[in-house]
Amino acid sequence: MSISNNILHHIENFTAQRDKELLAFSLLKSIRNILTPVKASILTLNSKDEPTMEITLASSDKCRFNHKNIHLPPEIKKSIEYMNSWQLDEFVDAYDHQHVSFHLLKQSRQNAQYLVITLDKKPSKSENYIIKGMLSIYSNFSSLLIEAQTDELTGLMNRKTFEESIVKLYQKFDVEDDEHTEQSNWIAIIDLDHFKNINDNFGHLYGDEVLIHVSRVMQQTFRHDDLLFRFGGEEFVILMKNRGRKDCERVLEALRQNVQNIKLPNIDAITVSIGVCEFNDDVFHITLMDRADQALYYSKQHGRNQITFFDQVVAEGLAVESQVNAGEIDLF
Ligand SMILES: Nc1nc2c(ncn2[C@@H]2O[C@H](COP(=O)(O)OP(=O)(O)OP(=O)(O)O)[C@@H](O)[C@H]2O)c(=O)[nH]1
Repeated sequence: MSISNNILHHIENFTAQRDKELLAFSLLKSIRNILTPVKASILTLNSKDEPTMEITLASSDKCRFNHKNIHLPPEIKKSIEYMNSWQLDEFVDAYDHQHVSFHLLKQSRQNAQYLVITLDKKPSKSENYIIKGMLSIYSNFSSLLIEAQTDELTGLMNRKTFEESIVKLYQKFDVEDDEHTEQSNWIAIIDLDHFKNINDNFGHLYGDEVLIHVSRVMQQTFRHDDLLFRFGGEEFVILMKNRGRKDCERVLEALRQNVQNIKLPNIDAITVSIGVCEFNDDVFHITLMDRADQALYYSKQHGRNQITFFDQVVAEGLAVESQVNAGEIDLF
């Protein structure tokens, strides 16, 4: 394949992606294919410059997400610190006859993400040009994707993205993830209590402000790999991965309390009701959502400002585990 055809092929791959993780994966694949680096990775650091995630390509061509015990060699750490102190978007350094280039992919108050490419020779001018081109296509396309997946008011993911995320849970997403354990996944529906009163008493704009505060508290309470969605109106959905039941209960209780502690003028307390069910890949997602919804209904009917697990509702004989099985209806 000629170089230009090869590049066109990679651009085509980028623009076919509808998922941020797959887009990052596609970038790494393109870099590996074009530059044959010693190593290429996407590194995320938190606001204290501690590594929180490293995405690499495994030899099997699978995308590997590493969240724990990420080894950051001191020279890499130093180069990133140097980039930060001079607010550079790019930086190239050489250690042990290897050329390492750092490219800032995105930066926010919470974290920064870098593409780190290690080559055993200095990249040529044309290779540098290709990297730059790839990165601008990646960055433009990534902004478009983020915009399409985000709820405008709260900055959480939107309902359309929920459908895609839950499909991934069923398909077990083609990645190697070091955080994958035999722990459960959970679906929680969070609904603000008596939100209509807030709108009626203080106006819709004030209501919007409350939704923004609650979303921030959600972002602060959950882990980076928990997925937070605004489902519409004053209803939110959370997909929690790899947690035991106790841990799931603990974090939802923390959310309930954190929301109650939000201080806003004129309002005594904002509260939320929560319904939860365990994810089960033998059960169709519409059934799972219905289970979480029945648990939420129980919370609402029993005084609000509380968490109910679906199996509690079943144990009280108020619901049965009827289900539509995956495969019986083809909705995706
Ligand atoms: N400010 C604001 N309000 C919204 C938005 N979307 C929906 N709402 C309002 O959310 C309110 C939801 O009211 P209800 O469904 O009656 O629920 P509730 O008052 O929270 O009562 P419970 O859920 O039973 O505790 C309605 O007043 C909607 O107009 C939005 O984007 N912004």
